Amino acid sequence: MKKIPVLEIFGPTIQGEGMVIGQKTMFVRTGGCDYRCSWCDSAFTWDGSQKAELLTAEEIVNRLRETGGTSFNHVTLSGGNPALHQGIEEVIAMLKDEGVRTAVETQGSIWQDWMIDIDDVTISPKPPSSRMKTDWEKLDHYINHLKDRPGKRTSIKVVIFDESDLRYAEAVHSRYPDVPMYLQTGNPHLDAAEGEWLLKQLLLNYEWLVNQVIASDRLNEVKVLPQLHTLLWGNKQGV
Ligand SMILES: C[S@@+](CC[C@H](N)C(=O)[O-])C[C@H]1O[C@@H](n2cnc3c(N)ncnc32)[C@H](O)[C@@H]1O
Ligand SMILES: Nc1nc2[nH]cc(C(=O)O)c2c(=O)[nH]1
Ligand code: SF4
Ligand SMILES: [Mg+2]
Repeated sequence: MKKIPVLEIFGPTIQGEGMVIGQKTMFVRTGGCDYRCSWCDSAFTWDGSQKAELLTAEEIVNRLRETGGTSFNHVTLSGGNPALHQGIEEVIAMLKDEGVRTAVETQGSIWQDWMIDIDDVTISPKPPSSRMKTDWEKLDHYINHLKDRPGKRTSIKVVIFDESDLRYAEAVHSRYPDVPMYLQTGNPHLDAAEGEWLLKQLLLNYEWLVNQVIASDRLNEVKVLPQLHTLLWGNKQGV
């Protein structure tokens, strides 16, 4: 069995973002990313500050059961970019055998055939504030492969920090009008302690984003969300 670098396994918690928001889920966070977003809230997956553990699919599933017992039916793969790794198809198949649904969070830069088997795929292309560049042809290919999967869901989620990010989101939405689109509050306060100050800032940012979407005639079908887990637990890791 192939080994997959795993940074952390945690849950059950709630999915705090996007299309699956509020869903009770476990998380498997893989190590390594092909991007370096300026505001990455999970930079510990790629900046060398934390070490990944190499685990087989069987070890990952065992660890999920040790951590979550029987209190989950849904597992979210995130990172880093989980799409850097082969061998994840074995994790998906083993979970499917146990009746557990799967989700993935990826930026849509690297294709893996196992994407097709994931129940809830969230593709999160990166706006200008991240300082990353979108390869539109690659993204077209990605989204075309995932669009029509009976019984499975695909969505796009763009994190918004400023007005140029909003213009980027409008362009993404116009390019893929049939794919459900979520806009998410950016959290610029990655070093802030949990508490009323952070909560207030995040809600103000959310209110700003809602008002921007209300004002845009190019964003009439999007859903606007905060990061629920940051509202509840601030910048804490593993929740
Ligand atoms: C940490 S990433 C891991 C998965 C994948 N690399 C990606 O970016 O989609 C998970 C999600 O968190 C979002 N995210 C990262 N940093 C954030 C921040 N500071 N504020 C809000 N969302 C953030 C990303 O845009 C992505 O949608
Ligand atoms: N509760 C919770 N929801 C999340 N949604 C996306 C996350 C991520 O870091 O990928 C995340 C996370 O780390 N925790
Ligand atoms: S693509 Fe995702 S994990 Fe990678 S740097 Fe950007 S936000 Fe972080
Ligand atoms: Mg996160």
